[in-house]
Amino acid sequence: MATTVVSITEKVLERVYGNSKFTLSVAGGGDDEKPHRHTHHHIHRHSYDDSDDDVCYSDEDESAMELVQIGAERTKNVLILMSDTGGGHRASAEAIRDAFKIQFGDKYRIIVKDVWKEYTGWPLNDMERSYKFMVKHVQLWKVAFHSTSPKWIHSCYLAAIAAYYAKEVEAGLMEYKPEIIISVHPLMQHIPLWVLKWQELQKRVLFVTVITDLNTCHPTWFHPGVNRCYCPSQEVAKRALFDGLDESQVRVFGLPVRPSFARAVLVKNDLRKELEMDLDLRAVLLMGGGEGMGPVKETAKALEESLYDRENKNPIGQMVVICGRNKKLASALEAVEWKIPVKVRGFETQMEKWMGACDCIITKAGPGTIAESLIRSLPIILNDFIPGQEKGNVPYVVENGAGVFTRSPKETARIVGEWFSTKTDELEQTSDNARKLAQPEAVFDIVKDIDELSEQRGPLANVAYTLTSSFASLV
Ligand SMILES: CCCCC/C=C\C/C=C\CCCCCCCC(=O)OC[C@H](CO[C@@H]1O[C@H](CO)[C@H](O)[C@H](O)[C@H]1O)OC(=O)CCCCCCC/C=C\C/C=C\CCCCC
Ligand SMILES: O=c1ccn([C@@H]2O[C@H](COP(=O)(O)OP(=O)(O)O)[C@@H](O)[C@H]2O)c(=O)[nH]1
Repeated sequence: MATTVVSITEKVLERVYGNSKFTLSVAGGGDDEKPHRHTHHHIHRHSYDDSDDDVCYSDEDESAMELVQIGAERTKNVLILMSDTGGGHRASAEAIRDAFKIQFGDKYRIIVKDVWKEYTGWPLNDMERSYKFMVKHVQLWKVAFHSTSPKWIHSCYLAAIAAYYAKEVEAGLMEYKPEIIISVHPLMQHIPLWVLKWQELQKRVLFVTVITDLNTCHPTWFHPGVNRCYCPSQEVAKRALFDGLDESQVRVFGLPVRPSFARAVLVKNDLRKELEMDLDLRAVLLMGGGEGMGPVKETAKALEESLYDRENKNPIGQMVVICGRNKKLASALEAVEWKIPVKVRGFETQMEKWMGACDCIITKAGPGTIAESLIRSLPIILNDFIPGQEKGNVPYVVENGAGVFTRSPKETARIVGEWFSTKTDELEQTSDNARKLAQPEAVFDIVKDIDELSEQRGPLANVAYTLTSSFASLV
């Protein structure tokens, strides 16, 4: 006689909903849990022919039964889809995760994952490397970005990929049994939404997009099938409406930045002590996104000259260079004997501290770094941008008086030299403008809105995975 483990919860649902044939195994694990790469997944078929089966109830099942009986709310799974193409998507994903925890405690279990990388094959599992290669050969990226902008082109590409990797994506999504899926990546709308549709889960799983580009974003961000599309600016919202989203789907709160930027009270002098920086000299932070891109080395050399008073043989400023994951850049800069105080760092996890300890920033036009700098009131010198998605960030900063744009390392160094000596008023004014543009509460507004949406759906959403058949079993 076959033995089947069937939970009381399933039995209750079976009674309520009739002939539910398929159930999922009980959720487990946390954020750090490493899933197996699946060729099959956790959807098990159960026979409900009780006369033939011995039915076992586990302790877990019994407590689940109690929960069902008293109508208690259980933890909801939230899956955040991201990829390390640049550093911004992970930073936004972590911002949302941290805000959920601060705002709602254990009500939600947040899982941040690059599902493509873990479950699919080429090209989806290799986007980081492909992206790095393409932005290095910037004309190639420009062509790829613009040639894939028309809807019919990217829809065809993505439909083909979705069909090819349907089973794998399904397995990736099902592993975490999300009640809510949040995409913070431009290439993570179409494929999961198609899979949810095939799974007949689209009405039950909440799917929202949080756009992490401030202005000229790629149209793959916009998918009319989402429950919400969070736009960081009015400009992006206009594009969303133009691309077919309804006003009811669009919300504008700002770009999500980690709560450690928004909520922490940071005192510059304390930070400088902690980071072993000079306490008296003004400081410039030089960086190039998560990958340490742009003319960082040339700019550092030029700054060394402009921040050194040759006459008095004294530095008039100090410099922090954060190289991100660019190890080659970090070792090249570490080998230099500098005339001014310089700190060279690799990938830093406490960016809010380094930003809080400095007086201005030089960076490529990455949206994450810009939004964070605005919160820390840092005047910004943009020295580069990636064509396409970062182009519009330049006027966003410059036209709002929060910074300047120049590609010339010498010109950059000259501006910083003046800000630290003869033009301190300009530095102050630019800092004030930056503060006015900052939206530190955006991430909290986003998670509160997602929570409201989820509450509006009611308890039915919680049973999504117990009622569904497997796409894999259909193909
Ligand atoms: C006539 C020539 C045809 C060329 C086209 C041929 C094939 C397609 C090749 C490449 C696809 C290009 C995708 C373009 C859409 C990308 C949308 C977008 O904005 O992507 C940005 C992200 C990176 O995020 C950004 O990071 C920045 C930091 O550096 C910054 O933070 C910014 O704010 C972020 O938005 O880019 C990607 O993730 C790119 C992934 C590259 C994937 C390459 C895969 C190439 C292989 C085969 C193509 C197959 C599938 C691609 C489907 C594309 C459909 C649009
Ligand atoms: O050493 C580093 C370098 C960068 N960042 C973060 O990486 C993100 C970079 O995002 P952005 O959109 O500016 O550029 P991208 O790296 O995506 O090109 C920002 O949140 C940075 O604070 C970080 O945490 N540590």
